[in-house]
Amino acid sequence: MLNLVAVDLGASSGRMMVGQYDGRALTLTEHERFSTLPVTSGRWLHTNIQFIFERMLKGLVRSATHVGVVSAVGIDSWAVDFGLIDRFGSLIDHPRHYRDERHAQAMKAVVERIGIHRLFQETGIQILPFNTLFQLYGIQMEEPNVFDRAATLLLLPDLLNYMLTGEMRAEWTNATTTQMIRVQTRSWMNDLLQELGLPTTILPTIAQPGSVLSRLAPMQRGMHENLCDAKVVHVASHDTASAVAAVPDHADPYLYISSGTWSLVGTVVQRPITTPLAEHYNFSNEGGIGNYRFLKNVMGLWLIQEIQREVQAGGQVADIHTLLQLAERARPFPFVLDPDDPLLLHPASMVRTIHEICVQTGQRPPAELGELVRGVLESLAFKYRTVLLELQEVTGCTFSRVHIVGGGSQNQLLSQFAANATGCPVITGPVEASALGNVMLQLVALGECKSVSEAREVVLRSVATALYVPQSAEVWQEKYSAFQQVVRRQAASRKAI
Ligand SMILES: C[C@H](O)[C@H](O)[C@@H](O)C(=O)CO
Repeated sequence: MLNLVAVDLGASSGRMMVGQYDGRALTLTEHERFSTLPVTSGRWLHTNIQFIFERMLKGLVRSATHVGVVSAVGIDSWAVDFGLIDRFGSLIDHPRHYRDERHAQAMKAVVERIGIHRLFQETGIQILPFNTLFQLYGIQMEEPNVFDRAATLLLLPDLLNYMLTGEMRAEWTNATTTQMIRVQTRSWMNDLLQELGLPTTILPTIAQPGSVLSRLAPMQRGMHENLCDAKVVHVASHDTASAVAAVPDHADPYLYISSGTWSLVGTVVQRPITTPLAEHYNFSNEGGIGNYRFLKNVMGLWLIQEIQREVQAGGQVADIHTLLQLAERARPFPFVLDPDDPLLLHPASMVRTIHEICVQTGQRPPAELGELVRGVLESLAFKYRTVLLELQEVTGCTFSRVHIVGGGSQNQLLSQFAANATGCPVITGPVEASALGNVMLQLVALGECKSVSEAREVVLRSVATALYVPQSAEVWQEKYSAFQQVVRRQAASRKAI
């Protein structure tokens, strides 16, 4: 039995899972879970990387104690965020968090200098305020002397790999999300960075997923005898890349939704698409494993998580099961909204902001909690339909099925709404897609599987899926027009600000 540890850091929680491979199939067991939510101290919203690292070490020891000899470890996480390392090898500051609202000012400044058209053509990446390029420019605008000390930039999984091994690399799938890789040459875009006055010497060598980085550093090896020979592997370190690798399907074209705090909605393509239509719809060509994930970021279950947090803080019972029951019983289509309204990225109060958006767009705000949750879930499903239609227009493909993977695939109400809104059968599962994709690439790196397709066969043998068939197509079609109108109204009022 081969024991492979997947460290999977989602935007709300981190999990450590051990994949046990018997030569045919995989079983996955959770050994550690902890919060990865941002914290505020001083000026910036940031990630508590030291806390994550300590929990990771604890999880490694616990895994080694329970399962025996660990053969490999792989780390995946959300994208774009990074730490800067000085020339002595120390982390300079807390890694800033992508939800900090100040990244938007830096994006505006870069867009004014370079232009959206050129940025998209050069990188093929969706223009989003928190992309690494804009975060770096924000540092340049506010505290440029940080760059006098910075020797290396490491995205979060690369940073944790460094803390585990002492080795510094930039893993490919995550590196593409920085908006600093030229889509045509697949290398760092040094000239554009120089044009913006940003340092290029801080960019590490790019490593491909499915390769071995190193053994654990002596200190980590010494934590448990079962960790002595563990190799740290470059998995597809962007969690979305890992999740998409584990979609249990072979034949293109299908639509996937990697559903969690975010919903990443897209399809797999062999070559990047940077046509005027792809630019117009603001799609992303994120680097995959021998392919590209042509997708769009949709706000995701963050909206529900925030409602839940707020309601619980007010002393009400709001476990996810109760919320979904209330939503199921609530009046259908109480309101609709564009889940990607920038006001929803990190509002002081999610409940109040949704109420305000309803008023702004001429709708009655939700009367009770069930309506609030139902309206959000229906709006997410409508957004999936919008992205599906845009994707079909850009790629010329017709999608006959939708795969929902990740934690959000457990949300049965959302899965049914997604089937109703898209008019496609929805196949859900695996829930732990990122961790499975992570383990898949460990199998490839260790030579246990010859290719990613062979590793996907292992996943197909190991996971269960569920099917949702579209219902009430006419009602959903009719309500979709109302959704589109509200989206236009929201966009117009944001422009007016
Ligand atoms: C900012 C998000 O982390 C990112 O865009 C998304 O791709 C992700 O990684 C969600 O886990």
